[in-house]
Formats: sequence, structure tokens, C-alpha cells
Amino acid sequence: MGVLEKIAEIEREISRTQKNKATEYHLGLLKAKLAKYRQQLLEPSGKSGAKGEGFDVMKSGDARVALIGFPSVGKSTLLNTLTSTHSESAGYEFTTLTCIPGVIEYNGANIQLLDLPGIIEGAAKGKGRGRQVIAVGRTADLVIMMIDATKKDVQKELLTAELESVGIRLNRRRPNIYFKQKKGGGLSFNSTVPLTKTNERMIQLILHEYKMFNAEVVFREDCTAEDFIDVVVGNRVYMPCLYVYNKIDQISIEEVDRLARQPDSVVVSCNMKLNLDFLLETLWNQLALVRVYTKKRGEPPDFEGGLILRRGCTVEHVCHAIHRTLVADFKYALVWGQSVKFSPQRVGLQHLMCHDDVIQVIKK
Ligand SMILES: Nc1nc2c(ncn2[C@@H]2O[C@H](COP(=O)(O)OP(=O)(O)OP(=O)(O)O)[C@@H](O)[C@H]2O)c(=O)[nH]1
Ligand SMILES: [K+]
Ligand SMILES: [Mg+2]
Repeated sequence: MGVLEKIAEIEREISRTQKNKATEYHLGLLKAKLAKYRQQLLEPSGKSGAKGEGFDVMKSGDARVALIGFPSVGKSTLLNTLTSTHSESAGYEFTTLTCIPGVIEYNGANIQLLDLPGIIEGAAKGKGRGRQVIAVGRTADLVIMMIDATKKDVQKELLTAELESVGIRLNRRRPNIYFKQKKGGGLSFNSTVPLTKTNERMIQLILHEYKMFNAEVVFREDCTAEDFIDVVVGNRVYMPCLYVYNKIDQISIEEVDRLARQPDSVVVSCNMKLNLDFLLETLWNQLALVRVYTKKRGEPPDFEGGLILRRGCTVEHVCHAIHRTLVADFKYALVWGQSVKFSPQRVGLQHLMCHDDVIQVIKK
């Protein structure tokens, strides 16, 4: 039996099995099995491996954003409106067949936007170009899930399930579970919080499914069995996702209002160029980008050449971005802007920078 059939069989069994106390362990085990087979599917091997023809686009710029969505939701139209690249857009499905990169210039940053073929249910199992598309999705810093606002909202659940099934976790943090395989000693299981969603026996069963008998496990939050499987399997990617509802020119204002209130969602019309400014602003925030200006003594700040860094960056990160040996010569820095009480203020290497701060580095 092929891996795909095995997966299908387990999925059938899971859907057949009623969820209750008595079936809890059985279901947990099935999920562990499922994760194992899906993992096999992801590993590139001969014929089942995803061929990346036309999909290997060089990473460039300050961040990478992948456009994921059903066919004809307007992905290419968005690329055409936000970047100077042209990607064919048309009223029929699967107009785009490869990965087309464009660049969004915003706040001095170059954000790589990847237009991709539409994906459909079953994409993760190899339908259409789904596997290649999802493989590109894994390399992104953020996914824009584009949804046709005139169609049913299930698009979102279906696509999320496709991405989940290949280990992409959207808008979620890595589970706070310590896990280490040992050479002997059996399972040492501890938790620092009360566990309401799983227990030691379940964890042991899951580990046995992976032929792991000696391990140290510490739950530092109230996680589920699925979360634990994610930790055991590893190589999950946790990434931010922005849900972009397109074609709002076709729906009622009440519906627009309802969609706009969903979490992590932006409503737009690519054709009518509606709300694209807000989309870019939200994208910037979700990517957690920060722009910092440098300044030389006695000169105005270099407003042309801002440095693009990540939120949470320190003076040390800024120094590295300027020159790799600067930290060694660092005496102190003067900072103007939101990160300081007084402008300028003298700060050290560990000082946290804010967006649009100005910095002058004083060397020893
Ligand atoms: N009404 C309306 N139509 C739009 C909007 N944006 C795109 N479209 C139309 O939707 C159709 C599909 O657009 P594409 O950009 O080709 O969609 P896609 O998601 O790239 O499609 P595939 O590459 O086939 O997956 C085209 O006819 C566009 O003109 C919009 O904001 N409003
Ligand atoms: K299309
Ligand atoms: Mg397209």
C-alpha cells in the first residue's frame, strides 16, 4: 500500500471514530501515525518527491511573502498592482503555472512578493502543483492567504488544513515543550502547569509509535497531543499569515465590515485599488520590520539609506548591519526617536531600537 493510501485510510478511520474519553488514546495514536506518513510524503524521494521546476526563485530583499490561494482569487492581480513585475491574470483557473517574484518597495524596504499557482483541496498530497507551491510557502517569512470575498469562507479552513498537513503552522507559536531523546532510563515526564488536554500515558503511546522509549519531556504549557507530535516530528514552520479578502467591490458593505473584523484579516479590491495602503501597513507590521536611520557626527541623518531590521533589534544588531567590526570599536551610541526618553540619549549595545529611530555610533 502506498503512503497516500495509508494516509487516506487513517483519515477515514479518524473521521469514523467518535471523539470521547474511551477513544482518546486510539485517536492520539492515529494522529501520530498520520503525522509520520505525511512526513514521509514530504521527504524528496524519486517519483514522489516534489519537482521544483520554475519554483526555485532566489531569496532577495528584506523579507519574503508568498501568495497562497485558490485559483482565480486575484493573486496575480495583486502582484501586478503592488510591484513593477507583470504576471498574467485572467478569468480562468490556473492562469499562473510557476512562481513569479516581484518586489514591493515600502518604508525603504524591499519585500519579495511571490505570485504562485492556485492550489486546491488535496494540494498537499500532490494535486495540481500543490506540493511545489507549499514548498515555496515554507521558505517565506509570511504567507498571504488570498480569499475570494464573493465565495464561501470555507476556503480559509481548507487552505489552512492543506498547509497544516505539511507542517506549516499559521499564526501560532512553537509549543513550549522541552523534549530530548536519551540513551536510557525510559520516559521522564514532567509538567510545570496542570495538563487538561493530554497526559503521560498519551505521550508515552505517541513516543512508542516513533520507536522512542527513552526521553525527557517537560510540558511548560497546557499543550495538546498534536502539539507534542509537532515537537517530536520537528521541522515544523511557524509563520505569520495575513488573510486578504479580495474582490470586495462585489459584496455588500455589511459583508465587507464583517470580514474586516476577522482576526489578521484585511479586505481589498485589487481591481479597484481599494484599501491597498492598509494592506501594506499591516504587512509591514506582521513582518515585524523596523527601519533605522544612521547619522554621522555634525551631519543630518541619512534619510535615503535607512537600515531594515526586525522588531526587537538592539543597537548591537544595528552595528552589525553597518559593519561587522563596528561592535569591537563601539563606545556608545546616541539615539533620537521613540525608543528613548530624551533625544538624543546615550545608550549601550543592548538598547532596543524602535521604527524610524536615528542612531549615531561613537567609536572608542
Ligand atoms: N471584481 C474583481 N475581480 C478581480 C479583482 N481582482 C482580480 N479580479 C479578477 O479575478 C480574475 C482572476 O485574477 P487572477 O489575478 O488571474 O487570479 P489568480 O489568483 O492569480 O489566478 P490563478 O493564477 O489562475 O490561480 C481576473 O479576471 C481578475 O480581473 C477584484 O478586486 N475585483
Ligand atoms: K486566474
Ligand atoms: Mg495567477
